[in-house]
Amino acid sequence: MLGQKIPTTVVTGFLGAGKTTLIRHMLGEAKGRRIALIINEFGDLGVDGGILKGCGLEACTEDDVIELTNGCICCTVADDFIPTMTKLLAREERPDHIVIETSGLALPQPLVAAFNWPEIKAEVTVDGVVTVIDAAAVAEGRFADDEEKIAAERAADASIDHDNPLEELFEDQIRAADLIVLNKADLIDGTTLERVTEEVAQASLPAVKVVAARGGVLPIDVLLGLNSATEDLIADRKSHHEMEHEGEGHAHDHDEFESFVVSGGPLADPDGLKNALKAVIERHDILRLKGFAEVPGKAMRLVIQAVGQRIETYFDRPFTPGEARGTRLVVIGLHDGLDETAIEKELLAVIAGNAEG
Ligand SMILES: Nc1nc2c(ncn2[C@@H]2O[C@H](COP(=O)(O)OP(=O)(O)OP(=O)(O)O)[C@@H](O)[C@H]2O)c(=O)[nH]1
Repeated sequence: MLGQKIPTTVVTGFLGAGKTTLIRHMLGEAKGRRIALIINEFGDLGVDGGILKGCGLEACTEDDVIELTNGCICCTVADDFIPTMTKLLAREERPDHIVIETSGLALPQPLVAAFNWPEIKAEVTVDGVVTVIDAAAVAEGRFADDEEKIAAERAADASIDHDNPLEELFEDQIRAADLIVLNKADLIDGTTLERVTEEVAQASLPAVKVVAARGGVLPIDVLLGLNSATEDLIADRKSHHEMEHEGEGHAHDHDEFESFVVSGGPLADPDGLKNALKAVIERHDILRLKGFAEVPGKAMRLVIQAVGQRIETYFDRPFTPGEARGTRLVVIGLHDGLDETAIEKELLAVIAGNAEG
């Protein structure tokens, strides 16, 4: 309808929490709504976009999925995100709703703030920030350290913040949320889920709803139509980094994280893949690993997903004629923690089927 702003939902959440899975399910329930999707990914290989385009849903066509593979939206707002939005808004058939999946390492705050840019604000509003959380990871204490202890450490030493980029990001993503999804509830029991819900609710803003999900499955009306106009509220949801550097004009950098792509031939030993990958992930403390592989004798492309030690593989769609085959994996980890040369060598051995284990 003319004059009405297009609602936009920002889906954020830590690496591997289940953002793409949730969006995929949501698109399957689109009920005739035209949803345009903007995906921002850390790493050079568009894995999330590739998975969504390969999922066979009518709502996931090439035209409706726009990938920003420039790494971090907040660093490229002016030359990447704003032009993408402008182009989308200029389309003859405008979308009913826009969904943006941020990279698992992105701070949602600068992205939401970009909706206050005049040419965007006139036509679009942030319907809500949905933060997806890996409830099983939180239950294991991976992002739920003792807050009092951390507060005391921070008070004693301002530089300590940068030793904890993961936990800070996690907190920033919670603080930015209008709705929090505790995903992977299937991996924990009811009592643990209650405990995690409580912990997360304490870290979030008071009115924020926390809902549990399994496999990212939630009714579309729970996710869309929050009417939050978050762009008007985001100034009060500052990230750690913004608070630390307020007034300094300090641009944030992404030195804390690193990603690279390993490309090899067909996957020689699909049956031994999971165990071989687990060993490499553990040895090198890899945070996230994902990509596609060619399996000899199979016409379908194999999707490989690893979040910590949890690994999943499935065939998603046939290779198209002329499409590059072989195996390509994005590796994401902490800067200074990744030995790129060794990891590449070990992953190439896994692909070739002669990993040492
Ligand atoms: N057991 C379980 N696995 C899940 C659930 N949701 C997602 N996964 C799996 O977790 C892995 C990561 O899911 P994605 O949807 O790709 O996560 P993401 O947040 O988009 O990942 P990044 O974009 O890399 O940050 C995949 O192997 C999913 O199949 C869930 O509710 N339960």
